Amino acid sequence: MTKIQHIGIFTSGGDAPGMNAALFAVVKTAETLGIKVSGIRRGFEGLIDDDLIPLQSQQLQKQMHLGGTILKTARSERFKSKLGQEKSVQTIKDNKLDALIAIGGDGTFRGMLSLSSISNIPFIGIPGTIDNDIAGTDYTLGFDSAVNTAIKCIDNIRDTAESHNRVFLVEVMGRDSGYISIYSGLSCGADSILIPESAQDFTYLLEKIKNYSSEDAFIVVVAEGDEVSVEEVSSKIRSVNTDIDLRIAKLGHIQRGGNPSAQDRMLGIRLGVLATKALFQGESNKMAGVRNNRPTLSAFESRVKEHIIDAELQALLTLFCK
Ligand SMILES: Nc1ncnc2c1ncn2[C@@H]1O[C@H](COP(=O)(O)OP(=O)(O)OP(=O)(O)O)[C@@H](O)[C@H]1O
Ligand SMILES: O=P(O)(O)OC[C@H]1O[C@](O)(CO)[C@@H](O)[C@@H]1O
Repeated sequence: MTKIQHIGIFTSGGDAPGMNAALFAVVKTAETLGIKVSGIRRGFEGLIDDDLIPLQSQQLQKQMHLGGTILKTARSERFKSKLGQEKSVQTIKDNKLDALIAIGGDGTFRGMLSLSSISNIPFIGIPGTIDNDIAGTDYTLGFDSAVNTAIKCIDNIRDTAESHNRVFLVEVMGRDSGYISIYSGLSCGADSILIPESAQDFTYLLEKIKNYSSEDAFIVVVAEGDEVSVEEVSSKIRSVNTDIDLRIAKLGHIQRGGNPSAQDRMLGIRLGVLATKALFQGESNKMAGVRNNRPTLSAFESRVKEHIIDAELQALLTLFCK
């Protein structure tokens, strides 16, 4: 087993609040273990282009509360090619990196699995995506902050919706996962919540809105990945109830920005410490996560994608939205 002396770390895919807290925790832990850490800028792009910077905890301590990622991030098409991956292996050798920590979503983890087929470098993944769609962890970095931002926006929308007795369709992010939609919708008392994981939710909405009589607001939270788009939802609603004043609000990237919540800062700290200690102890190809509120390492191969809405959440959706 090679003694780990130099770790490379990068953030990849969509930025997520809490990534900077995780970076801080990695570097702080590494310093106590006598390990040097280099930041690889712009995700896999920086690995291809040999774009590395030294990281010190003193500086990161002042930046851990910031949203986004101070290392910058990218969606890298070049890394998907053989040439991109070979150049990345060269960067690893040229900089004498002994291990990598990748903070990102399922795409990033797929990228790490590709890299591991042509390189023996040990690595640990930290789940960082607002979508909360990674297996092996209760929560991903950024999810809680994104939900809190969405909640603030939907609360604001309710004020104006109640004043005008309007129907509002609010589209939230999540790619093909309904987690942001469920958490923000339930937390805001939405009348209907549409998620890609359920087809029944749309039937419930149409049943409910048929009898809506414009004397109240009616809030529908729609996951961007739902099988029915907000525009389609809008025209279907209008076809079953013509007496409706309806507006659409797409929250978009507002949800991804902003300072991380306390929960995401703590998650970043816990996962950063776990990932660094794991590499130091000789672990490799694992993901750092939390299960039942305990830091947990799990085998990387199976850690890629998951968006199972468990029975309890399903029951809540039915109770509040049917
Ligand atoms: N199958 C793959 N093989 C090699 N590299 C991949 C693969 N899938 C994704 N990647 C790399 O990982 C990068 C990040 O993936 P992606 O853009 O899907 O974001 P993500 O990590 O899933 O994060 P988020 O959930 O925030 O979008 C891609 O831009 C690409 O460089
Ligand atoms: O910022 P981009 O590249 O448009 O990606 C947007 C996507 O990224 C995420 O914010 C995170 O995966 C998704 O919720 C969304 O679909």
